[in-house]
Amino acid sequence: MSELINAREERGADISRGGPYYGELIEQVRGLMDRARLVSPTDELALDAIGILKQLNDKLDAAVVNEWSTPTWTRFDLPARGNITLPPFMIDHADSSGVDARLTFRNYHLGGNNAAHGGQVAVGFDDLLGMAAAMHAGSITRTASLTVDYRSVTPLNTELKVRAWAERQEGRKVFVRATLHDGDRLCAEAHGLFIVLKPGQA
Ligand SMILES: CCCCCCCC/C=C\CCCCCCCC(=O)SCCNC(=O)CCNC(=O)[C@H](O)C(C)(C)COP(=O)(O)OP(=O)(O)OC[C@H]1O[C@@H](n2cnc3c(N)ncnc32)[C@H](O)[C@@H]1OP(=O)(O)O
Repeated sequence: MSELINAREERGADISRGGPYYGELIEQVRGLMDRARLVSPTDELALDAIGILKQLNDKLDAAVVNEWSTPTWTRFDLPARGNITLPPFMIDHADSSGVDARLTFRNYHLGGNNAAHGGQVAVGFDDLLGMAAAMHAGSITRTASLTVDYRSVTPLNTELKVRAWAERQEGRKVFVRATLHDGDRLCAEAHGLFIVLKPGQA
């Protein structure tokens, strides 16, 4: 974890970006997303919520910045760097040998029957494989190929373990693998190819 923060800080990353309340703000947004996934509102409640959310969105508009200035690139102290598009995870260990994380899918990530949506599982793998590839290569990478094998149902609201690591690197090609476990049970595994970007490559 500290190696990850050091690697980012060397590149100007700042874990105070967004301020001390940013993590709680994102947690409240996640709580909203969880409720929105399951809510069946009365007309009155829907109208009330729409009014409050419109007002809030107008307020937040004033603080919107470009993607490179957002805290979600730098806040390695927060679940999934505070990135609400990712299932929340905490990194326990990250270095060139791999990444260990604890990840929880929430109601927002529901596919059906109390299980995580397969696409959400892939989102989690993509980010953590990308991190493993970057830590291995010492450079930011981009997903060229990602394959997920769903081995058993992935539960919601349960802390799961992810392990992601680079198997080998050939030039700019980083071959990565990952597993997702609920206790001893393998929920899913993934393998992928991540490409180190060339200098200046968009
Ligand atoms: C100190 C360091 C820092 C450490 C700190 C780390 C902290 C990390 C923090 C936070 C982690 C965040 C992690 C986020 C992760 C998310 C990543 C995404 O979701 S990325 C979005 C989705 N992906 C795209 O949109 C790609 C779209 N595709 C492309 O842009 C290009 O196709 C690209 C870049 C992948 C490759 O294009 P080309 O032009 O650069 O290279 P070409 O020559 O085509 O390919 C290179 C080699 O790869 C093979 N290749 C390419 N694609 C392949 C494929 N699909 N299957 C098999 N081989 C493929 C080719 O055949 C070639 O191989 P041959 O060199 O000839 O051996």
